[in-house]
Amino acid sequence: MNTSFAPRRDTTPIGNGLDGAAIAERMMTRQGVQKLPSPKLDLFVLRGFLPKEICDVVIQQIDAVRRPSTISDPNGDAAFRTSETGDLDGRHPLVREIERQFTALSGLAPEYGEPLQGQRYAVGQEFKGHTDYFEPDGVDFDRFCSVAGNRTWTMMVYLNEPEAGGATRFKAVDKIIQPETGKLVAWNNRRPDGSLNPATLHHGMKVRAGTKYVITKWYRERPWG
Ligand SMILES: O=C(O)CCC(=O)C(=O)O
Ligand SMILES: [Fe+2]
Repeated sequence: MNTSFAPRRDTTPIGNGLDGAAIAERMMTRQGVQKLPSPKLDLFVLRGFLPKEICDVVIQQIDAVRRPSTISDPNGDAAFRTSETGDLDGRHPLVREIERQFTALSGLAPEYGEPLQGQRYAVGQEFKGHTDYFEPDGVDFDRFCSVAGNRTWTMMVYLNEPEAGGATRFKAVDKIIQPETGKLVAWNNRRPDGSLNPATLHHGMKVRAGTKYVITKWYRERPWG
């Protein structure tokens, strides 16, 4: 007799993610979610979050609109983020479905989410070590955070597998995550007390062969737009 089954799941939204424990608890009710065993950082991985057919369509959508990626608080290193970015159309049914899936998984309420973004890395391109939250003393803080506040959680999905390179490295917790089609990585940019967590520092490492595509969705303290 097969006695394994997915726990009964509540998929109603919880909120903006500042109650990180509630989001983490919700995520752990989904079968297959793995939590990084670290007291420094709440990070979760779910393989097969998106089917390949959906990933392929999103890749086409990114390719249709991609432009050079930008950074906030430029640090003088022109090679800091060399990828391309594609803003996805939030009215497209597929994009809406992916956003619903993020909420169903995590409880992160859609109104706190930034528009879904795609990133494309060609050979040699990378996004060097950074945190996804904005530095409160950075020159760009007000420009990016005056309305919706700073970021809370990050949800990222690999849409394909480059032939070599392109892993995401979380140096502070000594974790390297390999791109895999449809694999989701989610993390809380805050500590349990809500303060910004520098242990979320991560590096989208150079692609060595092939091309890498990801989508990212960031959630904020206050509703977005
Ligand atoms: O591409 C990656 O592996 C990381 C992307 C990332 O960190 C970002 O877009 O903020
Ligand atoms: Fe990032």
